[in-house]
Amino acid sequence: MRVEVRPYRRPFRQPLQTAHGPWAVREGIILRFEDEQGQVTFGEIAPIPWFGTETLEQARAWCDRFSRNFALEQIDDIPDSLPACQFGFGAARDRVAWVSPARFEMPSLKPPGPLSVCALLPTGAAALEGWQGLWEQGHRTFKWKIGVAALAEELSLFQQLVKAVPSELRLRLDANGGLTGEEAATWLAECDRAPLPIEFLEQPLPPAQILDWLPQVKGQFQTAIAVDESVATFRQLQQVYERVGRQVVYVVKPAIAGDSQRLAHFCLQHRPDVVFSSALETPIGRHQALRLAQALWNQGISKRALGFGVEHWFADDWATLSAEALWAQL
Ligand SMILES: O=C(O)CCC(=O)c1ccccc1C(=O)O
Ligand SMILES: [Mg+2]
Repeated sequence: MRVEVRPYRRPFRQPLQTAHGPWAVREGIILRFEDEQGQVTFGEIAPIPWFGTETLEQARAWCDRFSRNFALEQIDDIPDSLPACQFGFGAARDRVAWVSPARFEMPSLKPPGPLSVCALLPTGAAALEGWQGLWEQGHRTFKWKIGVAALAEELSLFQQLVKAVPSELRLRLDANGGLTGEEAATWLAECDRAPLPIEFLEQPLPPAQILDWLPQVKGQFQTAIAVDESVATFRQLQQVYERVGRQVVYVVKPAIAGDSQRLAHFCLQHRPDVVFSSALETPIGRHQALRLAQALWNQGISKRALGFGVEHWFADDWATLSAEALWAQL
């Protein structure tokens, strides 16, 4: 088949503030595959280098090697150091109808409603106003980024937030690895005291520290701990699962987790407690990631809201375009 490659740039309405600093523009690559019968499939490479994936330049260099002619077997040659490329090129395989007993089928997508999608709140004090519109749209699970400002300031905003919102709201806190062990324990105690359920505290410490810290808080708090940056790629997911198993919730971003077939088989075999989440990809990668999440959901894997409530962060409305129309704009 033939593959064509076009880069994209997609600015956020406002930079996303995380413990890694501000993120203003999402950049990635859209792939257009056309097979011998003229069937067209789109794929997306959406790296997040600060999460431990390849850089955009590394992804581009790999795309150049495939030039225009591409065979499905070449997907298996993409190294684990290029997980976003594995996902992007894997799109070509998802559409092709060859039947194999080892193949996990991903049926077409039924778009999830707001009730099963976690909405990403604005960072900082803007969250105090920002939840209402999203609540009115039907969202009930929300994520708020912490570890951005000083601890005392964020704790105070948190107390105002949990007092202001309805008690049926479910809240996730995502520190993006920006806390110390002591700060994380303070947050967990605060979460336990909150008047509404705090679903989990996500990646309180950086990947290099969190596993050694977990035993210190084991059994001490009700609020669950999730790992995200620690399991950005498939190999990390395997290793962390081997070490801590069901002790934590696993945030999995299919767009950067490498080959989707391998990820599906891992989830079916081990049935970890997972949250499928967006890597802030375009609707092309989002569709593929959601298909995987939905197929696994149908197998009884994960009953948690999908971390895909992010489209309102973007300055354009690509969500309403077909893949062809999106491609034509690049
Ligand atoms: O998980 C979600 O609910 C939203 C997605 C999200 O927070 C995110 C999006 C892109 C990069 C990193 C992250 C993160 O979870 O840290
Ligand atoms: Mg996270």
